[in-house]
Amino acid sequence: MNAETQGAAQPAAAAVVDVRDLVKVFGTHRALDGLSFAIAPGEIVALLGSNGAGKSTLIGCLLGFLLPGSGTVSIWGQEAGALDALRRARMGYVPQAMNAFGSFRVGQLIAYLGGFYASVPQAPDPALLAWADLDPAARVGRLSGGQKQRLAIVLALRHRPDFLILDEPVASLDPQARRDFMALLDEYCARTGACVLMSSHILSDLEKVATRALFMARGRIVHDTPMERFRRATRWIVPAGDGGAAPPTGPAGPIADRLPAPLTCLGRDAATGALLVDGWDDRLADALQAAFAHPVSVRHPDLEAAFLEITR
Ligand SMILES: Nc1ncnc2c1ncn2[C@@H]1O[C@H](COP(=O)(O)OP(=O)(O)OP(=O)(O)O)[C@@H](O)[C@H]1O
Repeated sequence: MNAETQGAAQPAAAAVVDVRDLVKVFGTHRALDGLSFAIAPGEIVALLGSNGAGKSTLIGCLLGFLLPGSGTVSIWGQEAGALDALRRARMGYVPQAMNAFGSFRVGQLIAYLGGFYASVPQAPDPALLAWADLDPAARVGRLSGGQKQRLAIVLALRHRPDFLILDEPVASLDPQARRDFMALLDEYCARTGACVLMSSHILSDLEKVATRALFMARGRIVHDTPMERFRRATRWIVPAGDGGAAPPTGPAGPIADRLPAPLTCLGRDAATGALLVDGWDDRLADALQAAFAHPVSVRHPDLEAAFLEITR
């Protein structure tokens, strides 16, 4: 990671979240293996990782459900496992699945849980309720999976949190509900300055709304980039022939070792030989071409293709 991408290692003074050298071991398995990052107000951070990468474990540590084996997790300057009520009330959490409160009615539950927050507004945000489109008289236990997820989102946003943690919040939402939720989240953060950490396997959704991407693999953060930088400076370098006919070797060995500065290699697609690089600038085109024995083309990656390469 270069200076521009490693914001995580240098927490801002006003960071909401500050995680340092976090390790969490289950038995002999290091689910979190020494990760560090910070989140500033207003950031919408996409937490990306394959199954088992450690996302939910990290979220558990942020919520204080899990205690670090070593390292620290601070939220607004206080240890996450011992967060005071005022700070806790400024957080919202959407779990992967909401299976509790089955005997409540929807409207009853929204009012009941709202009562735990001293500063909660009298009425929930009408735009939020309109998006959720739930019958207040319906029993929670009889809602569909997607409706339960909508309710979990309403409950998490009901008290207007400053830090929202979403653990795969949209997996059971239909495409229209997902799209509308992304727009709602974007508007909420722009209006309130709240920050968000959101894990999801639906990368096309995250790409629309995230301001930053944290890539996790095997309990570590393997890449941390602002989305603006991802769009501007992350590229595929594709060898001539586009079908893998010409592997990206230069006159003296693998091109990954010979990329012109400041390009760094994030991965290499074994099928095509294409390199995923960070640090791209159009002014590097001549220097790049000179480093190759064959012509190459430079292409934009989408987040999903980059994810597959970076977390391999
Ligand atoms: N309570 C636990 N006891 C033992 N191992 C656990 C426990 N919780 C998680 N693990 C292990 O830690 C690793 C990370 O799990 P985690 O649930 O954090 O992954 P994840 O990135 O959220 O995955 P997914 O995308 O499938 O939800 C996995 O190998 C998992 O089996």
